[in-house]
Amino acid sequence: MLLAIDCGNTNTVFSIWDGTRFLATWRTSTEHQRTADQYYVWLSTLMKLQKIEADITDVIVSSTVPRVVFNLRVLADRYFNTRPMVVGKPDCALPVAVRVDAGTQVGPDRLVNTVAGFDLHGGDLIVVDFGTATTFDVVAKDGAYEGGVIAPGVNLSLEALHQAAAALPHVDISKPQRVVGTNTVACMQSGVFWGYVGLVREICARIRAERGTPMKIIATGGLAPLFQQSEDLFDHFHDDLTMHGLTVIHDYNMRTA
Ligand SMILES: Nc1ncnc2c1ncn2[C@@H]1O[C@H](COP(=O)(O)OP(=O)(O)O)[C@@H](O)[C@H]1O
Ligand SMILES: CC(C)(COP(=O)(O)O)[C@@H](O)C(=O)NCCC(=O)O
Ligand SMILES: [K+]
Repeated sequence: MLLAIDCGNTNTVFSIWDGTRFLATWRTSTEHQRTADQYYVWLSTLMKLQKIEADITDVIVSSTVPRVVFNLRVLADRYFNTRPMVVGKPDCALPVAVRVDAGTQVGPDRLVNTVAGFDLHGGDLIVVDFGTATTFDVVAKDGAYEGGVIAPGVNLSLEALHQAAAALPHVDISKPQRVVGTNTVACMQSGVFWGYVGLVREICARIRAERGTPMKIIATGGLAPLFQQSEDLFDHFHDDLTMHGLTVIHDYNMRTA
């Protein structure tokens, strides 16, 4: 079975894939100090608790934080006796082309999202991922990654207000009832929520205009459903888009090896 690991700047997600479905998915905070032994204690405890009897033979990793990859490699080697595939490394092939400026290190999560979006919906897509940063990935007709947009994440924007202004509290995002806030928290939520609705609409409209072609908008990330609620921003939402992409890339490498 395959252990797929998606490490973002905030959270790291582990999923076990049996070839047809995910048996379980667990989430931990991303900390580069965490050792292979710590990962294994955490993972094996959860597997026992949920009575998951998985014989893990393969590991694939996508990490936006380069420093955590070392310990994840040790985890794969020491506890699963396998060399992990690491997205973005030369020995991990991608089923799609990457057409960006020479020397650009595209975030592996964006490449994985591109592969997943193309597998599920074909080409001409904009994939929006609401992570630490909000990324827009442009997927060409043939599935190639052709660049995109990076914007500050929703929680990062709220946190930046709190950090920089003495009188602004820590606030969680939610959809405000009204645009005009009558207290500080409501004002901040309004700025970020409606500002974000505008950001997503404007960026997608401009991408479509720049490329002169209709493009489907695919969304992923924990905060996407909040924006989808009443605003018609996306054509499709997939909770596990990145995980799906990791299974496709793993499969591709097994078949072409
Ligand atoms: N379902 C959710 N509801 C509210 N906040 C969420 C949810 N899922 C993730 N978040 C928050 O969204 C931000 C991005 O999280 P995540 O998508 O895990 O980022 P990354 O992939 O960059 O690690 C974090 O601040 C996280 O706490
Ligand atoms: C843009 C990102 C920080 C998003 O990371 P995330 O929010 O998933 O943690 C990551 O994809 C990254 O570090 N990219 C490198 C630069 C690039 O993609 O062009
Ligand atoms: K992500």
